[in-house]
Amino acid sequence: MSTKYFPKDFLWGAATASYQIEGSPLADGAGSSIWHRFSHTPGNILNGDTGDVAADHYRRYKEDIALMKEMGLKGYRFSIAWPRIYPYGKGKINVKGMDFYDRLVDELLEAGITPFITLYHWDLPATLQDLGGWANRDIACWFADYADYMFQRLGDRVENWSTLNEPWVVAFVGHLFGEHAPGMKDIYSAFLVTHNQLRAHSKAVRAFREANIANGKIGITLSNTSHDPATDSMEDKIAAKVAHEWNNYPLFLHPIYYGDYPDTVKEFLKEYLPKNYYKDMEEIKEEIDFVGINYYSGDLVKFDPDSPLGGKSVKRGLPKTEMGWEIYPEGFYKILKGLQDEYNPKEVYVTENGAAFDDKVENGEVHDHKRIDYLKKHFEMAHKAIEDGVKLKGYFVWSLLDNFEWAFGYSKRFGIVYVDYNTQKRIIKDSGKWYSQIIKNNSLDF
Ligand SMILES: CO[C@H](O)c1c[n+]2c([nH]1)[C@H](O)[C@@H](O)[C@H](O)[C@H]2CO
Repeated sequence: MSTKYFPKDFLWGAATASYQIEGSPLADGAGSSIWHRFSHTPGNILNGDTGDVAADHYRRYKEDIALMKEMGLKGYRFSIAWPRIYPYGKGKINVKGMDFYDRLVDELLEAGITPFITLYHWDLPATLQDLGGWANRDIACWFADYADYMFQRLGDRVENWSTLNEPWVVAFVGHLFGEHAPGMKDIYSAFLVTHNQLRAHSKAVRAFREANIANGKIGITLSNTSHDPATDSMEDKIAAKVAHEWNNYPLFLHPIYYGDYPDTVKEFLKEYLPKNYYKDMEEIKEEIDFVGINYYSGDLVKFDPDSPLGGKSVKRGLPKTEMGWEIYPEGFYKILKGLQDEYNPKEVYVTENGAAFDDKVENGEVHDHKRIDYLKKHFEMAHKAIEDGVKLKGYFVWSLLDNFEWAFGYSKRFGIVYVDYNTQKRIIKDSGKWYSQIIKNNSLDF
């Protein structure tokens, strides 16, 4: 057993998202979002759950920040609900909605916790969806205007900003698979949404530079699944590369760093890319300060001539979480190392990593040993990545609180803090207590 230390000032934190924890979606003048609309449409969410109450964070944020302080968190990643600021997506500002985030940031700073803001974590103002949403080219201006307003209002106290959370999920789960808001099933829309999110991201980055925030850093948060070839065959290797470049960070970082989509995307999926997309690539190519990596699991990819991508996902037969995702810590290392090797970002943050397990309260405690084991194995891989040159500066566990898990409603628990949805009582799980020690020691024994 040896003790491995993380870098000094490593930012250990926890992550959440507005629609998943806040509740009170229409309070104090807030506008409706596509997720309020989607969750209130029968059949979309397991058990008919909605974000109407969630973890009631909109009202209990001081209690939750006290819990963060008790656990010794150094940072807190949270998202702004765009419809609380601009009820109609643009134009009129909702002062009371802005006041909530003002108070939230002040409370975090008072508690000595570094705020890490995500501008968009999927709750698009519903009125913008009525104008086409992310499929409307004008959204680049709407988003940049919203972002600029937030920079002006919170930039004096918040240094760390991420524009978009998981634009791949927004584009493909929301516009091709139809399982997330707005529930569309059109591959051309999915690629148009991919492209417009990139345009919106880079326009917001330019607004950020104009805002001249002292010590400010801006980046983007990307979803990733480690895709390995099922065999050493050339067919499987190609299929895994295509899956990686479409499903993971390259789809967005290739345009941002190199001003073009990845070669395999252009080779296999060019027909779906927006007409004349290349005219926008110079505008999309815009330097960022960090890349946010979300990682949960990995799979094997096998050549499949019937699949549009030429491959299909295959399981390894590893233990799974409650989401059915195989536990593959080695994939965490591969994603982090591959990112650094392929794009050499100035800084990297793990903006989400965690697991859902069947957590139960026993005598007022939650003994979530499987989550501790999951986190420990992923921390070991993160430490190895740092040793091998990855410029990893921080880690945010998903999630601080049990919360609304999108189409699964409240059936899946990811928190290091248990939420009793009947009483809104919070219980720090064993994983939360264990994590506190990791943060306090800034080290891991393995
Ligand atoms: C493959 O998992 C995705 O990267 C992913 C997993 N997760 C996410 N993205 C989202 O960013 C969160 O809002 C989810 O609550 C969280 C847990 O499902």
